[in-house]
Amino acid sequence: MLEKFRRAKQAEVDELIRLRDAGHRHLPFDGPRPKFGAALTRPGTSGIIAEYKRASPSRGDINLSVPPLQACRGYAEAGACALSILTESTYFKGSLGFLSEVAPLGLPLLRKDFIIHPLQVEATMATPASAILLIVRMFDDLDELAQLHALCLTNGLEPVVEVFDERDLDRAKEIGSTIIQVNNRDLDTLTTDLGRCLDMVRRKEDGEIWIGASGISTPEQVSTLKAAGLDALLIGTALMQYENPGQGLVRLSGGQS
Ligand SMILES: O=C(O)c1ccccc1NCC(=O)[C@H](O)[C@H](O)COP(=O)(O)O
Repeated sequence: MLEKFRRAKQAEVDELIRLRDAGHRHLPFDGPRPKFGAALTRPGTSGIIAEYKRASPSRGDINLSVPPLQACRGYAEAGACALSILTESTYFKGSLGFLSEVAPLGLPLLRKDFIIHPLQVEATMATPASAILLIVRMFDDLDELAQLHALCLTNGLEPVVEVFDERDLDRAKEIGSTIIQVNNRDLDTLTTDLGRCLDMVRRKEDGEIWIGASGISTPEQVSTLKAAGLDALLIGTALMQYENPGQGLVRLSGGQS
């Protein structure tokens, strides 16, 4: 699956290279970038990162009718501590422009995409994103991942490093990741197993912020995962299935907002 994503991204990277070679430069966004990691661990936070996700490889179209600002305003009102915005277009029907659309809400934004090249980091710097997803498995060469991770930090973008198994986690720790996201999805079958993040969170160390992602759909799961030590939970499909995704978040938070 990741190989398909990599191929889809190569066209975008080729275009970014073409633009760079033609002298185009992305101007960095000069507005506020609220701290992402700090928002996940602030006392009293819901610890829920609500995702704007229109479609996915596992579900096809999820919700194409609710625009980003409307959905994310609902999330903000329902107490989301941060927003995850899928910007990948081919498989998730996302867009980089969604980040600017929802920035006025003032919540920290995670750019969720398949990042493989420094020019994609530069392009992200031109948006209001506070954080960017780096998926360990997208890199055969750990040095490449380490360099992108360092580039993000140098530019004030918080890298969220995503792992699927213990080997990914070893590599994430080797490059000094401090925000670690465990994805519960099996990339071959696209099924989810919350046991993944429950098992792996035992390796959480001081100074690390851990996020559990994928397949979370009930208030009971939210409670169990938080009790196990996950600082935050990233939830997309279970919220986006609602006509009003903010309403989905109210239900998932047990009616509290
Ligand atoms: O969502 C998918 O089908 C998917 C398939 C293959 C790779 C990644 C995929 N999703 C990206 C994500 O990480 C999820 O959007 C995120 O964790 C939220 O998951 P969910 O709450 O299950 O929508």
